[in-house]
Amino acid sequence: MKMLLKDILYKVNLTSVAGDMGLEVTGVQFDSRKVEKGNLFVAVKGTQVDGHEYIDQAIKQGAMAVVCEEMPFEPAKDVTFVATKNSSHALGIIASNYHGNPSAKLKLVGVTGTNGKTTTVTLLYKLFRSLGYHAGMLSTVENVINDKIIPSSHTTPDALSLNELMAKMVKEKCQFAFMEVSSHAIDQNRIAGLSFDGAVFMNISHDHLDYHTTFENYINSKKRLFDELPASSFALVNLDDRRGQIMLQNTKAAQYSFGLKFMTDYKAKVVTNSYQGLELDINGQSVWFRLIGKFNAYNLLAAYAVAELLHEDREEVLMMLSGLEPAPGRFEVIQAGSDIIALVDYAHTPDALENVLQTIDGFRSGNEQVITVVGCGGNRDKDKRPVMASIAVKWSDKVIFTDDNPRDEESKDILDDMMKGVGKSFVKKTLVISDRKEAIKTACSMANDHDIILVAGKGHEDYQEIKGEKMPFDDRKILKEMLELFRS
Ligand SMILES: CC(=O)N[C@H]1[C@@H](OP(=O)(O)OP(=O)(O)OC[C@H]2O[C@@H](n3ccc(=O)[nH]c3=O)[C@H](O)[C@@H]2O)O[C@H](CO)[C@@H](O)[C@@H]1O[C@H](C)C(=O)N[C@@H](C)C(=O)N[C@H](CCC(=O)O)C(=O)O
Ligand SMILES: Nc1ncnc2c1ncn2[C@@H]1O[C@H](COP(=O)(O)OP(=O)(O)OP(=O)(O)O)[C@@H](O)[C@H]1O
Ligand SMILES: N[C@H](CCC[C@H](N)C(=O)O)C(=O)O
Ligand SMILES: [Mg+2]
Repeated sequence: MKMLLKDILYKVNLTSVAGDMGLEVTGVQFDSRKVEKGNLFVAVKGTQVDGHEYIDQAIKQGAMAVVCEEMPFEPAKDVTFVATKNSSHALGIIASNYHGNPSAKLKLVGVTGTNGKTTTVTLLYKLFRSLGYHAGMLSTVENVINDKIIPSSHTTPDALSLNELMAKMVKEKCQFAFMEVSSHAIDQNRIAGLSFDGAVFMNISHDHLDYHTTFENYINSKKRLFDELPASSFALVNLDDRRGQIMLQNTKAAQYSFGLKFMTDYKAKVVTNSYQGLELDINGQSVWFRLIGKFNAYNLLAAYAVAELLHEDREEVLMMLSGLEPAPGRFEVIQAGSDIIALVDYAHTPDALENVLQTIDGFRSGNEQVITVVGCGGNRDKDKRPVMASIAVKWSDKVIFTDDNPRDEESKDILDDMMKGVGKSFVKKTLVISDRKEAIKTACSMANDHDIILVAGKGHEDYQEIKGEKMPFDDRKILKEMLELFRS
């Protein structure tokens, strides 16, 4: 699709220009390897390399225009160079302009938080579909436009991909879009230029310190989502998390709160929490839901509050929400015809793991054992490894530490980091089996009727990433297979 450079750069803060702004570009790229003849190349400083190093390559591949932060000494002839203070921010606006500002044509709600984003946006997407609307969703599990699934590679896609997806939503007549907003996406300006109608803060707890380096930076990156909301939008925060209030400090948006503990605009009380589901009292009305665990009360309440803030009918919303299934791989019960309770969950943070294990603990009625299989991702926050391990041993009778996407790291190093969190008295209940299939098999071999097996960390993922390769691996399939093996 062709577009005039000056139109593509509309609202981008330019510090200098060299060349023709009236030229027509054939597309936009921020990766030189993907540049085609006539494209605009946006040079972005990344975490690994600096995109400015690839300007020459982009021009060789046919780039006609370049957005950069530093003008080269000798800009190439016949190529227009424009400088801006922050290329990644410019990229967000450019991507939005290039795709016709699709977010402004949708009612767009972003959900941020360490845990609960996928669950909440999935509930919202399904809710609005069942209310009869055309709607889209961008999530860790999948991107969906009405009923069309588009595989997802990130929790929040890069600026070009996400605007392209939203343009498709507009084309498919979607009125609503619900998206997860990761802290990486905020920090890297993937969401710059989007026009939000509302944003939700779920919670913040230990994660991603490899990237943000300090917890304060992590909080501040989430806060930026709320700081940059327009006055016409809403900011909905969980006040049971003490950082909820911080999110509201500088927002221009209309402020709303939800929670289980304090006086909030949207308040719920857990009446019943069991393997059958959750019974919540929401603002005085009792409703059953299919999701399990107190933590899911927050996700359900947030989805309910968003629907109300988007002016949907309260009764209808609660009725529809009540029938919805959880997102795939979130507290998913694996049925294999045995009396063992087998669960797959995406808990990959200390807080998530503790929530899930506490939930399971609360359901114990006798001497059943809890057997947990868990690992920690490679090339990710190392500090959370011993913390997750200590939570696993605290709440389980037996624990098997295993691989979870070791990526470029040695499996042994990750498992050693985890073992540092296991106090001496707990070592005897701990096994280390790096091969995840073997670990699940061992858990199944140890389990007796009514015991509970939790396989945590990978949820819906259908791969194991080792040294740049993604091998097929699905906890849900392996767990079922192994349960069946030991049943016969
Ligand atoms: C750490 C991180 O977030 N990295 C993301 C980032 O890449 P980067 O900054 O490392 O890029 P880089 O390799 O340094 O390259 C810098 C620039 O040079 C360009 N380049 C590079 C090489 C070349 O030959 N030519 C060229 O032009 C690149 O296209 C890029 O524009 O920008 C890329 C494009 O948007 C992302 O794909 C990439 O995600 C990586 C793969 C990743 O694993 N990200 C994870 C951590 C992530 O984003 N996770 C969050 C969810 C977290 C959660 O909530 O749990 C997510 O939203 O998915
Ligand atoms: N509101 C919540 N508070 C705390 N823990 C939660 C909450 N909701 C879900 N969890 C736990 O966190 C796990 C991940 O949930 P979910 O996928 O909804 O979160 P997410 O924020 O999308 O995660 P990601 O950052 O990987 O995208 C769940 O499997 C569960 O263990
Ligand atoms: N969005 C999270 C997912 C982690 C999932 C876990 N299975 C892992 O690979 O660490 C991340 O990219 O950090
Ligand atoms: Mg998610």
